[in-house]
Formats: sequence, C-alpha cells, structure tokens
Amino acid sequence: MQVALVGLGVMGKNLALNLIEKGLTLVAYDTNPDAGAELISQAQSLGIAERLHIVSDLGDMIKRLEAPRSILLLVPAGELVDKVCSDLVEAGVEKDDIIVDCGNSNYKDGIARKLKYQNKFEFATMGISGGAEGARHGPAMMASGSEGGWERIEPWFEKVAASYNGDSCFARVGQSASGHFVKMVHNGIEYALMQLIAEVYQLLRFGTKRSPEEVAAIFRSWSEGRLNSYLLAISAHILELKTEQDEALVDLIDNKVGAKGTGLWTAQNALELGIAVPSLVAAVQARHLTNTIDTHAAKEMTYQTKETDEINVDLDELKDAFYLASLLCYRQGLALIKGASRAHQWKVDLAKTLQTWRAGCIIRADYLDDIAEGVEFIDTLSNETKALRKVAGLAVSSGLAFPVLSATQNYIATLSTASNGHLVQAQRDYFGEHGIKTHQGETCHLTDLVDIDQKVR
Ligand SMILES: O=C(O)[C@H](O)[C@@H](O)[C@H](O)[C@H](O)COP(=O)(O)O
Repeated sequence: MQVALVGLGVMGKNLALNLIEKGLTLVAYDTNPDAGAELISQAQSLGIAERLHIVSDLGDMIKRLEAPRSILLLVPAGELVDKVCSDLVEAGVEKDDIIVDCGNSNYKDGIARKLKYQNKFEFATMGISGGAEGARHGPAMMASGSEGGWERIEPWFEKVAASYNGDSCFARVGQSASGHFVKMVHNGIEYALMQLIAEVYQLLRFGTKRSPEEVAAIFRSWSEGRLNSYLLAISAHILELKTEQDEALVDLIDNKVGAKGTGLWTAQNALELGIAVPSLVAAVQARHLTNTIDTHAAKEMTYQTKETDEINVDLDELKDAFYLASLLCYRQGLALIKGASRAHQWKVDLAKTLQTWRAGCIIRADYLDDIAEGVEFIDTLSNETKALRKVAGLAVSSGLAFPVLSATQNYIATLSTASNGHLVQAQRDYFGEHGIKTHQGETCHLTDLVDIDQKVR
C-alpha cells in the first residue's frame, strides 16, 4: 500500500518512519532537500529504506503514486496548506484521490477547503497528537469525513496510531472538519491541564515553600494512583532536572508562555457557540498575561510585587481537588465538542473521541475511564467537590494567582449551587426591557409583575 507525505518537519519525519515501519510504502516530499536526505539515512539505519521514495517535486510524487492516491499533508497551518493543495491539482491529482490535512489547521479552513476542492479531490482532516515521540511510535489520530478515500487507508492508520487495551487510537470521530475541531479542543484541554499542574506546582512551591524536587516527589506519588497522566509525569521529570551547577532547570526558564493558536481558537469558538469552558479560556488568558508582565502597558498597571502568604495545604485534599479539576477540564472540552457537533451536524461520536485520547496524545491519562462515566460520575465525587472548594479558597488567600483552579471551582459551583442569573436578567430588563422569564416559564417584564413608580436615573 502506498501513501504520500508532504512536509518532513518534526512531526512529518517522525510519522514517516512510523508509516514505513508499519509496512507502508512512502513517497515523501519537502521543499527542504536536506529533510529528505536526513530521512533516507534514518530509514537506512533502520533497514527500511527500500519502502521510502523521496521526490523532488509534487509532479514526480503524483507520477509515482498508483491511483487512487492517498496524500498526507503535515505543513504549517494556514496559506501553505492551500498552496500545496493547488500545486497538487496542477500536478495532476484526481477526483478519487484523498488529501488529508494532518496539521493543526483551523477547522473553519477545513470546511472551506472541503467545498473548494470537492470537484478536484477528496479533502479530509485529521488531528494528530503526541508530539515527535507520538508521531514516531504511535500518535493519537482524530480523523473525520465520509468513507470514500478513508476506506483504503483506515486499516493502516489503525496500526500506525497508538493503541489502548488493544484498541487503536485512530478513529473517524465525525463528519466534515470535525477531526480538526476535536484536535483543537484536545489542545484547549491540554492548555488547561498544563496550567492546572503549574498552579498546583506554584501552590506547593511558593505557597507551602517546598523545593522543586519535593514537588516532583509529590507528583510522582500521585502518578502511582488514579492521577497518572502524561502531563503530570513530564512535569515531575522536568522539576527533577538540575544543571551541573546543581540549579533547578525550571529556575532558568523565563515565564513568558508561547501559543500557536489552537487554545485561542478553542476559546473563540466556545464563546461564539455560547458554551461555557471557563477553565480552557482561563488557561489561554493566563498565557496572555505572562506576555504582558514587562510590557510598558503592564508597567503602568503592575502593582508592587506583593508579598504572598505562606499557606498550609492538606496533600490528600490537594490531590482530590486536582483530580476533580482535571476531570472538569475534560468535561468542558467534551461539552464544546458536543455543542459544535450539534451546530454543524457533524455527528461526532464522543466515545470514539475519548478512545483516540486514551494513548499517544498529550492529554492521555488513566482517569479517562472516569471521564467516560459522564456528569453523573462527577456528582458522586462529594469529597473531591469539598476539597476543590477548600483548596481553591486557600490558594487564593495566599495572594498567588490560580486562574484555572479558580475558574474550575466557579464552573462546578455555578452548575451545582444557587445562581445569580435572576438578578442579571432583572438588571437587563430594568435598563433595556430585554424581558425576563418567570419560574413558570412566562416571558414578561419587571413592570408586568410589580409597579415601579420611578426608575433610577
Ligand atoms: O497534541 C499535540 O501533539 C500538541 O498539542 C501539538 O499539537 C503542539 O505541541 C501544540 O500545538 C502546541 O501548542 P501551543 O504552541 O499553542 O502550546
């Protein structure tokens, strides 16, 4: 079985070796000829080079591939994807060929491209997660689109992807560009979990005055239990790393956090769809804040670096709070996927989506079983609910910032305690006659229920 790959960057070159190793014959192209040369030498050292063909242009790629062709794109998101697609049309790609965009593209571009190229070839989207290691040894693959070209390549990707309990972490999760939407939300959850772990680290390090190694030891102990996850494991490892001068590696790193866009898109789409994902939004904004701290504007608004108060936290309560907060970050992401699938009629299968997240991806975690249990399971977590409320309060009292921990506590509190929405509705109707709804479902105005002699002016 032949497959082609355009783009031999970090993800591309690693996925290429994985594809060949799993038995596929690969025709690969990159504008940088060195990338191809490097891949050939890696394939030779693995004894699999006979199934690799590096081509010097897309025309050669099309000629080498038997029709119908399957072509994967792993190029940076944006205009380059369109450029490669139109170059492939020039080069002679045909109607029954499938081109799968596997980069972190915006799903809206995916929807537009499906329409734009529908008479030229089958355009499909697939989110790939797992970084370089995942691509090389088995990533998570969140694909979408109708049967068509997928039928001939799916059995291969099921082998190329990671697996969990014998089940592949490759799945077609839904229609249209839902593959990229699901990957986008995967990254939104990734942002929230990374920030949550960093906030727990901050609480332990600067709140309870523990050293990085002591925090690492706590994370390692948590990883032995239901909290085991890839992000917690790498955080423990990072906190243990020391320079030859015995300095903690983390203390050499600047606080400004980068972002390539998927987290932002997650927040934007949630706001557009009116679906509450406060923990995911808080994580995006936390990154933004790290980049404003020493800008001129921030200088004006930055207060004296405030002393923070040392706090005492019960580690079991902290563990329970972290566990529940992590579950709630996933739940928010799944609620967003469900809402978008309904809005776009993508018929996204959430069970399949969770299956793709079980292994290979960045947000893989042992407690995914608990997430699959649904909201009902979370309602049974009464100790954890108390712990989250207590720890979030304690954390904030230290004076340190906990945007995701607080947002997550507020999320579950809003969903499970008294609400204040009735006053906001009354305010809207008071100044704008926007209407209110009574508990009996009647839509009216304040003035229909009471006489208001004189409104505030
Ligand atoms: O699932 C993955 O393999 C990662 O999420 C991957 O896609 C990439 O590392 C992120 O896009 C980084 O995103 P930021 O640069 O926005 O943190």
